[in-house]
Amino acid sequence: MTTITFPQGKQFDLVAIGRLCIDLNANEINRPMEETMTFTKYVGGSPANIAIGLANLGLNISFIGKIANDQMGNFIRNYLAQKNIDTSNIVIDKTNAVTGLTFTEIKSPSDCSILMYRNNVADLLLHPVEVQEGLIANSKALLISGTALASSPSREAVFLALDYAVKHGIRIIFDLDYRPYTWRDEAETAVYYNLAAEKCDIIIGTREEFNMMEKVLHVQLDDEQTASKWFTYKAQLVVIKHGGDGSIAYAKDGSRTKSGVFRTSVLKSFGAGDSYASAFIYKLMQGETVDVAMKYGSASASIVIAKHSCSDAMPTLDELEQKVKNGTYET
Ligand SMILES: Nc1ncnc2c1ncn2[C@@H]1O[C@H](COP(=O)(O)OP(=O)(O)OP(=O)(O)O)[C@@H](O)[C@H]1O
Ligand SMILES: O=C(O)C[C@@H](O)[C@H](O)C(=O)CO
Repeated sequence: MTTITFPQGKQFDLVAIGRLCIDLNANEINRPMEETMTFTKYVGGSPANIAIGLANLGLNISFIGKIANDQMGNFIRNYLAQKNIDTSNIVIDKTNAVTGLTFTEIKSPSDCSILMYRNNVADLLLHPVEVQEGLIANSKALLISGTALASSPSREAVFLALDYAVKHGIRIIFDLDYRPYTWRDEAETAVYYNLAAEKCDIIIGTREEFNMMEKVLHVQLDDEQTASKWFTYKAQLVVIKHGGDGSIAYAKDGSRTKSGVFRTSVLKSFGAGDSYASAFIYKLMQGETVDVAMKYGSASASIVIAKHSCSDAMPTLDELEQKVKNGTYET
């Protein structure tokens, strides 16, 4: 039964780095974006959602990022502070950059898409000198997300954060979070994803995201081959997600764990990955085995995809325990 160890005696359980954005989720569901007239505003951005999920479950979380110097930026910072997330390394942009917006389209539970407005966004302007080494040294784990690698200077900020994490011996978790919108082309994307993944202990992504990383090398790997590749670098655990078919975790010790899913009444599909990651990481950090962590990740995802928001819908520990106890886990 595989477990992952984390350094102890640190101020923060986890520090996340990356984008802090706004989700505008369609209120009128089951219709295309063209016919959607009203949206509800939530804090969004994959690493923000994961951080919020972890904070809801009771972990002590910090965030490294950059926000716009406007009401949207204030909204994001206030929301995180209200969730007891440390905002001391959230830098305010001084260049009139804007907050990234994600409009969501909910045509049906299985047909959802997102439309991102990401020109001149503040999150991608985080500079390496703005990353506080002390914060990383004082955390048990660093969470990075692939989208922050899309352009400079955020790309270098993430690579410096990775170097600090390696220097201080803290665990590094990489949620691949591939969003094509901010990238120039797939080859560039894959190069930077592969460089970052080499430094990470836990890599979480969908089969499609790993395919993108492998395509540039002209190889097509199956799940086991993908995991084996990363074990030749620093990875201890590679989780490959397959949507409604669950996920598979491969550990460097040779174990392979397949998760089930909690069937639910799906409202929208997005947010599944972020909620899965937050409960999965939470349980790993509690010293639970990978199979238990995957079960809680699946439970968390099933709660969030049944609700309208991603960040606001992240479960409390009590809700999560109830789902695990009373839900139907199909393996
Ligand atoms: N239809 C579903 N019913 C129940 N659980 C689901 C469903 N879809 C996804 N999940 C759960 O969520 C987990 C992650 O889903 P998925 O593989 O779709 O991640 P993702 O593509 O990163 O999500 P996102 O759409 O948020 O980017 C799955 O492993 C599963 O546990
Ligand atoms: O990651 C984003 O920027 C958008 C998310 O906040 C969004 O809610 C989503 O797609 C979650 O998977």
